[in-house]
Amino acid sequence: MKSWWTSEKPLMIERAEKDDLPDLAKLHAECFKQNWGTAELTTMFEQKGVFILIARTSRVTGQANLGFVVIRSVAGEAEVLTIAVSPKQQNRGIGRKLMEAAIFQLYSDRAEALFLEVDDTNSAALKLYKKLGFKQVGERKAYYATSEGSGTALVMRCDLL
Ligand SMILES: CC(=O)SCCNC(=O)CCNC(=O)[C@H](O)C(C)(C)COP(=O)(O)OP(=O)(O)OC[C@H]1O[C@@H](n2cnc3c(N)ncnc32)[C@H](O)[C@@H]1OP(=O)(O)O
Repeated sequence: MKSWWTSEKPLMIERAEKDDLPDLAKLHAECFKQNWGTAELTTMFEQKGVFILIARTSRVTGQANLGFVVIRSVAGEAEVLTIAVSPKQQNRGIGRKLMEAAIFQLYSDRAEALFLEVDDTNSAALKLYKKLGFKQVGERKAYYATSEGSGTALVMRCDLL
């Protein structure tokens, strides 16, 4: 009989290393039309205050990157630069796990607030952010030039302290 441990393929949340970035670029392209390539992710990865968390299955059970979040934290204020979960893995709690891990990290770093911008028609992302306690603090019309939605970005904030 298989144990729950091997049959469940537990999800790990880990800090990205530089050699993860080409695979994350592929994942980003699956999720966004205006996607970030390896070069853009590398530039971001090397910026001060930026960290990337990856959700993946363990090396023992066959490692696969299922999603990732890119955070920039400067002088007590942090921002979600992007979050992407592989389309086949969406709506299974992975985005929430990534956001929670990022928030725990920021909280222990004493960051005061986490901000993000999201298309106002992105219902899955909005549902996730609202559940985590994000509140709308602004709106940027015609922000996403190539958006399939209204193109309006909502600016959201979550207090961490
Ligand atoms: C700051 C930014 O980057 S904004 C852009 C966000 N990224 C994208 O839009 C890229 C494409 N989308 C994705 O990668 C993912 O759908 C994400 C990151 C938005 C969410 O990640 P997921 O792993 O799918 O979210 P997760 O499963 O944790 O669900 C969180 C909540 O959203 C809801 N949700 C997730 N997907 C959907 C969906 N397709 N339709 C409706 N609700 C959804 C879930 O039901 C859940 O709410 P619940 O707890 O009431 O059930």
